[in-house]
Amino acid sequence: MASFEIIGGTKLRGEIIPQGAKNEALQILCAVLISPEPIVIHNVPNIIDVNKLIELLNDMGVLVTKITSSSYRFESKDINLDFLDTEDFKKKASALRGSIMIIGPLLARFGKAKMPKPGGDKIGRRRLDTHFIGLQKLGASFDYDSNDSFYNISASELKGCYMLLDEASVTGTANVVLAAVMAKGETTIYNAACEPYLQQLCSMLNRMGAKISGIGSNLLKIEGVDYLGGTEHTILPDMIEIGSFIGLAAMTGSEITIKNCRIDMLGLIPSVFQRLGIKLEFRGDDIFIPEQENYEIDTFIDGSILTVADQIWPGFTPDLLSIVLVVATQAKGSVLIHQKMFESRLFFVDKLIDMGAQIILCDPHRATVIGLGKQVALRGISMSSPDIRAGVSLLIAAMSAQGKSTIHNIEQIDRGYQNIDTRLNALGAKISRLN
Ligand SMILES: CC(=O)N[C@H]1[C@@H](OP(=O)(O)OP(=O)(O)OC[C@H]2O[C@@H](n3ccc(=O)[nH]c3=O)[C@H](O)[C@@H]2O)O[C@H](CO)[C@@H](O)[C@@H]1O
Ligand SMILES: C=C(OP(=O)(O)O)C(=O)O
Repeated sequence: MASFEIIGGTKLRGEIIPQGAKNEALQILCAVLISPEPIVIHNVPNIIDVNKLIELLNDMGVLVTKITSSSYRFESKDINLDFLDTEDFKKKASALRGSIMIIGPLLARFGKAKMPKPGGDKIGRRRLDTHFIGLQKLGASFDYDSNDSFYNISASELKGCYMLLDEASVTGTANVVLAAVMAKGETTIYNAACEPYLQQLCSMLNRMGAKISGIGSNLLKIEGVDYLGGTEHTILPDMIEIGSFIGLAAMTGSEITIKNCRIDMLGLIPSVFQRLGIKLEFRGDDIFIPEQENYEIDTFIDGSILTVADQIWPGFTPDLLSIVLVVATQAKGSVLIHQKMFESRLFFVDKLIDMGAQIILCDPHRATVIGLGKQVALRGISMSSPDIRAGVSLLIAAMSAQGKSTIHNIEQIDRGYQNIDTRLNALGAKISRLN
């Protein structure tokens, strides 16, 4: 288990380029299985989850060629479906959440798929009903072996239909779209998730010959086609990393420019940080965060305490709530953080409380933060990272704190943030990696 040792209290300065989006990369990589023709993908982040998925695809028979440090060519001409029966597959596919999206393309192209219970953050119950009910509607059948936590899915033919998803699941929508693009006839998916990740996936599939309309909305119409060809695709900048850097700049009183953000695809993210009192300047496609001694949390118009809650897109993403929470600990004013989707994602506040933050965990979904207004600095402590976003939030807290902090289990951070220590040290941070 590796750790970071952080000397806090230093201000950062300079420019940083966001990595390619982790959650988009996972969808796009799974999608390469749907065509036998070459697919070139640019801006692939070099992070643990993505590298694990590339390795898994390679084991399944996908020819993987690394063109540059962030561009790859994939060719899924000969897929070895027998690999799905091996222990190696089970181990590797269950090591991350994103691997679940190989089911859709495998069903579309080969009529069968297998999947162990996927991994990912332990942030509460993460059901897969939306995936399987959606695939069933298209004509697939599945059984779940609870002894070895294995799903077997098969379909002699997939047929388009109307479906109303029971929830707007991000990976669930991707899986159903990936199966429906090659189903017979028309599929309508209502209550579809519509994150930029999915918009990108659907646009890529259309470039490959799919017929998807309604992209960006929660009503997708898909006319099935028989064959999908190759394409080239560039992954968007990671909006969660961009939000993390905005929070980091504010909390450490730093002046940072985040380059090439695709501001048009960030939805509510900038405005939520602005409501925390953080000044942002949009310079072309860059976000400039000036050095700010203090930032003050807005109230609602009627004067009541601000609530920041997650919602399905285009609402505020749950993946940035931990960062909003940590940033609020040093703001002036108070905010209620309401994490509706996941029930175990706020428990990391214990560590912030140990560092001196004033937080009341009202219940597993809600925490009230009473900002210290930088009157009292947080103090460095030793802690462990429970999940990817809590991990980065603790890193931000440690960078703003007085003294030394140690964060253990940083594999949780590395699975989604590319060389974060090196990139932040280039801006003046003092982070050492201990193996
Ligand atoms: C690999 C990947 O892409 N992971 C992301 C994906 O996970 P993932 O696709 O696994 O998450 P889902 O969208 O399926 O759902 C996440 C959680 O929210 C709940 N839920 C979902 C939809 C809804 O309308 N109401 C509701 O309560 C679900 O029951 C579940 O507990 O989306 C999550 C929600 O944005 C993000 O946190 C994850 O980073
Ligand atoms: C929860 C997350 O990831 P995963 O779905 O891969 O666990 C995340 O990216 O915040």
